[in-house]
Amino acid sequence: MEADRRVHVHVDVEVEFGLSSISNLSLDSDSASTSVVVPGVVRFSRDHGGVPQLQFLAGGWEGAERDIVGLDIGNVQIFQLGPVQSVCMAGQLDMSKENMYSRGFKIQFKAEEDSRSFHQKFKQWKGEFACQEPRVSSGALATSRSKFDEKIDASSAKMYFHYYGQLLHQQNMLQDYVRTGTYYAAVIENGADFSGRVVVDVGAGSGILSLFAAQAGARHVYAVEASEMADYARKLIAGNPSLSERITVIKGKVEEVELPEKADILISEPMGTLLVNERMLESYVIARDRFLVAEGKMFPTVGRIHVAPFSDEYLYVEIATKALFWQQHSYYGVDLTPLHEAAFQGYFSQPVVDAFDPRLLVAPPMFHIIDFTKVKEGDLYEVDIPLKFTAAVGSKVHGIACWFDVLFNGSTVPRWLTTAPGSPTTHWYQLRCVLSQPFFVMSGQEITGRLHMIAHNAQSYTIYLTLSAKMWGPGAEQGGILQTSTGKFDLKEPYYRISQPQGYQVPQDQQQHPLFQPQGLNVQPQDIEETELLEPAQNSGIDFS
Ligand SMILES: C[S@@+](CC[C@H](N)C(=O)[O-])C[C@H]1O[C@@H](n2cnc3c(N)ncnc32)[C@H](O)[C@@H]1O
Repeated sequence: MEADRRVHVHVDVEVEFGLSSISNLSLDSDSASTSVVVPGVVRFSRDHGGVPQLQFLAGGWEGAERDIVGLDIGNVQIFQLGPVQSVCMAGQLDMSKENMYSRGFKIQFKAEEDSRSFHQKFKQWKGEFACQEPRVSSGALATSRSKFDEKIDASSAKMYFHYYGQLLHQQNMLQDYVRTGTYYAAVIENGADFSGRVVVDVGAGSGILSLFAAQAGARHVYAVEASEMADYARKLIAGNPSLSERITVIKGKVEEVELPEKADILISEPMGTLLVNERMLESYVIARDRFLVAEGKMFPTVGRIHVAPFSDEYLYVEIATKALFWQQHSYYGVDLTPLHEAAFQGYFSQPVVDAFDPRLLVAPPMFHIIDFTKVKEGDLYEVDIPLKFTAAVGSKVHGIACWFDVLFNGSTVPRWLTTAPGSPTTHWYQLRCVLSQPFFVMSGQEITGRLHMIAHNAQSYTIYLTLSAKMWGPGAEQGGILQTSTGKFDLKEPYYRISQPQGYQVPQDQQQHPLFQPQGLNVQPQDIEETELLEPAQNSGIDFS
């Protein structure tokens, strides 16, 4: 065992625990060797500057000099593998490097009671360390703000994790049977991708996907969850003893925690409204870069945002009418009209979330692909989608409708989870951006524009939409724009227009009608080559004739 720091006998030892075995895990990517030394000791101590340390002493036979490794407690993470077994990991202090897994020890206590007291003591010392000022050691800061903290407003994060810490919200997702059932099928049907593999569940919530992965034969699953739900996940997993031995719940953000080994496959459900809301895709990508082996798999693998213009006079009137309240000239003697314009714009800045009839679409949809295996985290800060449609009917255009799907590119059965209109409704429904200035198009007329989404620090996006109708009929060859309409929307503040629990669904006897085959719906995974997936197809899918 190599010693990080030789510690002499006069150190202030607080408490120590005898170990029946201690293994120094060699975690560099070229070697997977472990050297086992029996017995050993782990102890809480302080270095000469009084800084709390976790020290490992290997050997321990009478009179012999023991190798000692001292790790600064602020750098150490501990994972309990079983009643008497744990892994201690320590990252680098050097901020110029990535936070690598520089040291790892697998330790086995003599008794469960020792293990329990050790973990209690660790919590206490870790707490003490957290209360200390960030300090400089070897010219580097010992604590740092994670990527998550740097870009996300603390109050937004607090509310976000509070929300996910509640069972009722996890239940809402679990009761979306389209969602959970598709995940279950994707995992179980692709058992070959999980069997004997190390899995990381990114944002594990209740732990359901970790349990699915373990059912599919995963060798070990690390379930990373930042909210208080991690404690419930532990409970749920412990209550499923045939699987629990192979699952370790780690409470913390994927941007911050350390794991004892790399993953062969990541599983996650990071999709928000319009795919990108909540900005959790960025955490999924960070987890990929931190934990996934080269060529590792990701479930889901790819996501697509679908966009199409729609016509819905009822919806438009409903929104415009809400602002009528502010047109009263004498509300208890007060003229409200000075605020009418602001209220009108305010209502139109809310994207509408509901399930709509796909017959409201004015043109076949197009889609934008996000390949989770390749996209850079920074690419998700701004999503820019150029729009181009050909109107299939003469109609008034009130805005754009959006939905998404994701592909689990399993090696046995690729599977899609879709949130398309007309498909079985999910808890994501669909999303529509309604323009305060609608415009008319004729059948065959081209509609162009841009959907530009810019991430903000409240875990969502500001959406800028521009739609233009190009010249149509004689003289259109020369090009030119007839009219343009723009809108600005806050994805964080949607208008949930859900009246029926199930929303709109195409009646079963009409599901074969071409109008009910929006692109994406009628695409079977087996029909899609991966190369096709990465080239956005234009206007394929719907037969509007
Ligand atoms: C949409 S829920 C999915 C929960 C669960 N995987 C499921 O499918 O039922 C996303 C979960 O990820 C967690 N989460 C979001 N961002 C995270 C992050 N950066 N690190 C760890 N957990 C995160 C949330 O607290 C939430 O429980």
